Amino acid sequence: MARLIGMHTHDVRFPTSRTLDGSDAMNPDPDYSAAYLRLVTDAGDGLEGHGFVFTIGRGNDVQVAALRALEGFVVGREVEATLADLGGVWRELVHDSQLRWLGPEKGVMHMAVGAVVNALWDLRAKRAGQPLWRLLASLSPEEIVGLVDFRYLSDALTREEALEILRRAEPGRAEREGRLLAEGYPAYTTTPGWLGYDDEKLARLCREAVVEGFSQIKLKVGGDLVDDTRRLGIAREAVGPGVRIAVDANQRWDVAEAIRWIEALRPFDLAWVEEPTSPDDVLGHAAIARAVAPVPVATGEHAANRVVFKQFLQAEALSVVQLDATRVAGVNENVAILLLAAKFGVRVCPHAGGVGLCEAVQHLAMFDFLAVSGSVEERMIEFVDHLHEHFVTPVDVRHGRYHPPLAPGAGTEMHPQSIEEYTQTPDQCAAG
Ligand SMILES: C[C@H](O)[C@@H](O)[C@@H](O)[C@H](O)C(=O)O
Repeated sequence: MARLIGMHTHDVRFPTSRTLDGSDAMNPDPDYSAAYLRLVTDAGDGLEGHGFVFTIGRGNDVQVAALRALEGFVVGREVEATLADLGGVWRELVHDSQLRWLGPEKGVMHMAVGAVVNALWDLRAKRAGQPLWRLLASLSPEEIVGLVDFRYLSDALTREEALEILRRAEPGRAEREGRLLAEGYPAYTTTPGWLGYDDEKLARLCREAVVEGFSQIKLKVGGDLVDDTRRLGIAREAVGPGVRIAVDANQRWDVAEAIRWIEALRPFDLAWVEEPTSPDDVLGHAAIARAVAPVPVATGEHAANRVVFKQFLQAEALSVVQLDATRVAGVNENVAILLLAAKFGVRVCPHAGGVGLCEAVQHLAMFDFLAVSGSVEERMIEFVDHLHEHFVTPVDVRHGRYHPPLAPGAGTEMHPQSIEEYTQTPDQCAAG
């Protein structure tokens, strides 16, 4: 009977100078980092489960400490039984009567649980010899709802309604898988849009995005309105009228300011405005959404859990759900969020600007297409072109589309050399 015998954590940081990224209005020096974990078993098959939380710089210390606090939950467990009941394991971790005091269901502890849950899914998918998207899509509707905790959701989504959504998507799954394999899943790119880039680089990267086949780009805004207006003008001219341009304020504004700023940028035909204000402010987003309609409001990369998504949907405060692979409590909670979005008929365009987020989140979007919404209409996964080389299964983005990974696992595994080279020692961390 194989057991989980080790949970190893690593403080992995890529200095800004090593990325191709620039800054956004709230994160001028993004030292992209990962609080990373490896689950080791004594099964003798050499397979490990890998998971991580995307953080920035100093924040990684805190996140790594939270991961370490979960070691006792994992080590010693029987592998088969644990992986066969990931719904039960999720509930046990999320509702732990002592750790939930640090949330509940939000912040570093919740994200640490997410990393453990994702690592367990990575291990389960590797043992099944399947990429995660296909493993999830092969589960029956009953097995899928068994992964979801409907506590606090049932006023908006019941287990029966979720089953109905999943059953409705059953016919045509095989045909959709064929399409996914042949055509890939649509992507948009944030690569041109960072605030740190000069006008010449912005224009060049916009033109390159069009050549590479993207039909939507995203620009960071919110630093200075004069700059934003000039940069949007440059971008619009470079991409032409046929390519959509979304803007992302990374939580920069208060509600009234957001409305004024978006009004000023409206002539550029915005595909959406993202994170206009605090990610916790459901009613503020609803006010912004009403005022700037028909410009869609997008958010979710900092939404703490499924309950927050439920409220955003109930309040009609967003029209694009931007779930993130490592913000909430892992695959299970993201399945709940996909089901909520399907219930409310709102499109999902996952967030992926960070380390390894593209690699991880594509599995959820592809699963959604096969087994939940059954649609890629107006849906896109974010793409940012950096740090993919550190992952064992880097994303395959061509002609503006993600081509599905076929390697077993959840896409979360970093190369051992990258872990070793970029893991910080406590001395390096203290030196800053
Ligand atoms: C610091 C990060 O790159 C963020 O700017 C990024 O996640 C961003 O919000 C995005 O939407 O990609």
